[in-house]
Amino acid sequence: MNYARFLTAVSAARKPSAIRLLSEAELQQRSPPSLISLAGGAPNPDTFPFRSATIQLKNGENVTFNEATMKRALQYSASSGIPELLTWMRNLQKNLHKPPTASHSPEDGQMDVCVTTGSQEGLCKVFEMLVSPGDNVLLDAPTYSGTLAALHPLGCNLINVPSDHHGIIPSALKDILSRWDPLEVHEPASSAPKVLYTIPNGGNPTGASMTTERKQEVYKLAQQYDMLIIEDDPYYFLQFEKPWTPSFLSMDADGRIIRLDSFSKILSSGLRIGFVTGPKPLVDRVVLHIQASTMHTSTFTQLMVAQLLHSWGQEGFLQHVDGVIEFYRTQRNAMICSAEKWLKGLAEWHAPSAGMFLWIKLKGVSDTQQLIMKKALEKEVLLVPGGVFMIDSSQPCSYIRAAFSLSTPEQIDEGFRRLSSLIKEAL
Ligand SMILES: Cc1ncc(COP(=O)(O)O)c(CNc2cc3ccccc3n(O)c2=O)c1O
Repeated sequence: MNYARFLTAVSAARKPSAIRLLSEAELQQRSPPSLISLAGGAPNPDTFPFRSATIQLKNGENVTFNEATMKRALQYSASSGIPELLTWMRNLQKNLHKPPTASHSPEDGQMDVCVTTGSQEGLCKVFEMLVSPGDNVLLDAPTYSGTLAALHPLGCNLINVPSDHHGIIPSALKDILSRWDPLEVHEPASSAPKVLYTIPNGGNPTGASMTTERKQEVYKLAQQYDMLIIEDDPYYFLQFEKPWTPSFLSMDADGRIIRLDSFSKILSSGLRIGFVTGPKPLVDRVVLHIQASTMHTSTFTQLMVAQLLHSWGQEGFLQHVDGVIEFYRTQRNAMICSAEKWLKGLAEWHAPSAGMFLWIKLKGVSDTQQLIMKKALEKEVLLVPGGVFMIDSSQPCSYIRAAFSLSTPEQIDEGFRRLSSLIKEAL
């Protein structure tokens, strides 16, 4: 694929940092031990006040940083991520998704991975790489408010693709794309969309999950109109039923999928570990942006997670994921049970098959903003008014988002009892 047409002027202008190349760990590793480096401006770790660390795991084992490892953990590292974590993640992606691009040549979009500080950083850098002012960008709203916050300032035109509780409706996407001639999308003056963004599993805020068939139809349309698909998938590992739905990455014959993964919902949100997986020419561009911004995700955090993952192996990791799935399935069931108990007749919802959110339509309430931001707080129940997830948040929205991640089943039940009473008062 020709990726040049997708890059913004800013991304195309990014150049590798010369100083980073000189001081990159791999350059030093490739060089003979006799090399004396007076190049890198890295600080001397002997001056750091930290000696070692032991992190206790719930399974009784420890992640230990001895003095030598601690010095490495506290030092700069490669912008794309530390080798141990990158290798582990590349192998996981190949085993889980079996991407056709794994066998491509680098220039032909070979699957590559880089570490980001949460998938939020990945999203922000991918959007900056692909979205220019005035571009038409396709996405299915309501969508994650963090995505809208990253996209709106880029001055693009967000086109909503109709969706339902099974995600994007392919026929609606086809109708939208029929405004353009697929044979003309490569014309310099063409305004045809180049990017489609979606959250394929356990959508935030809708809880929607795309079916395999819909993904295949959407991928074919992306091929027809030469678009890239940004697969923002932090809830992939929170799919309650197996087999998990095949990802867009697993069907990416062309190298047009940019996938964002996150450890936030399964290992830790505070450690800020995310991944961009995609064609090497595009991942390389994200890394250039990392070089010029954060330089890299915390080496300490990456090493801590890498040690854990290497001790678990993929099998141990997936066993841990199974435990997380059981927790959120139980939470989902509790919220659905309370919704049926307290909201029947007052609201409508679809039970999600993944993620941590319930998207609730309040009957007879045209806009939930005031109800939630004022009245619900008076009743001491906090939810999110649906307007914040819409492309135009000023439009009235009769939905609210409820998360079943943090509260206990008892708290969820009491929360919905309070919600029920305030809806009745509002009506
Ligand atoms: C679809 C989608 N894509 C990317 C991200 C970012 O995740 P990362 O890997 O941790 O950077 C998210 C995280 N979503 C949320 C985060 C959050 C953090 C504090 C407080 C509230 C939050 N609420 O409400 C959220 O939905 C997401 O849902």
